[in-house]
Amino acid sequence: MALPLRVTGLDVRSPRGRTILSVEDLQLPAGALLGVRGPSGAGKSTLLYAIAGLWPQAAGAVHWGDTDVMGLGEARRTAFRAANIGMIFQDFLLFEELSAQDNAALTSLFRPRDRRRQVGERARTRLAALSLPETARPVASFSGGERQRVAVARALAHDPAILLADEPTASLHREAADRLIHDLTALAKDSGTTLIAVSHDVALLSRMDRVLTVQDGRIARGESGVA
Ligand SMILES: Nc1ncnc2c1ncn2[C@@H]1O[C@H](COP(=O)(O)OP(=O)(O)OP(=O)(O)O)[C@@H](O)[C@H]1O
Repeated sequence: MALPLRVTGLDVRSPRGRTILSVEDLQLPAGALLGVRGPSGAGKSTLLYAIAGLWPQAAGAVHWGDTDVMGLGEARRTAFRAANIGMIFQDFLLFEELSAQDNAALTSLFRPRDRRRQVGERARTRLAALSLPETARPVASFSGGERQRVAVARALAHDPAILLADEPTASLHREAADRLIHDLTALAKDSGTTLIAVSHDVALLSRMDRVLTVQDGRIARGESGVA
């Protein structure tokens, strides 16, 4: 089930207490695709981490549907994330010695025992949909484009309502990037997943329903509010 986002009064600080991101009000309908752009150091990755409830020094409210992830205790926040959020990290964070299938099915470890098989099967389906049927080889032998697709399959294997992607095409050459953009947006649309992607890639941003700019730790004027 897709989830809408509403962020209000978000204040994210560095460990030393410096505010690095402030968001007064940001809303996104369930199933929408949002692109986030902006200069280096502006606070784009921080925004992704904060709305995933992964930033310890943050205040304000981040509602995904009826749940304010900021208001949850650590254990319930972790459980919410495991159930609802898929993340594609800038540097993939794959386990080199594991196969594509084992990497893609990694989130099954955080599922109840009776749901693990389901995540494993979904990982296999996602890999096939991303044209990666060869799942037994360690990902250490994969190309950059193949690795990025394994990261996408992993992020989607537990059918998350929310997909957060940090520069998903940054390390790819043009052809691989275009293919990933196509696959990522098609999979998100097909499953009604709310997708938020930080990117400098104009081709990716042009496929989003809406694009906002983060600058100096703020959403650029005129771009906050209802999507
Ligand atoms: N753990 C941290 N401790 C202190 N400052 C941090 C920390 N993480 C990020 N920052 C600072 O917060 C600001 C925003 O960082 P962030 O990584 O969100 O930028 P970004 O827009 O994603 O940049 P890039 O495009 O280069 O990835 C930067 O000034 C950065 O130095």
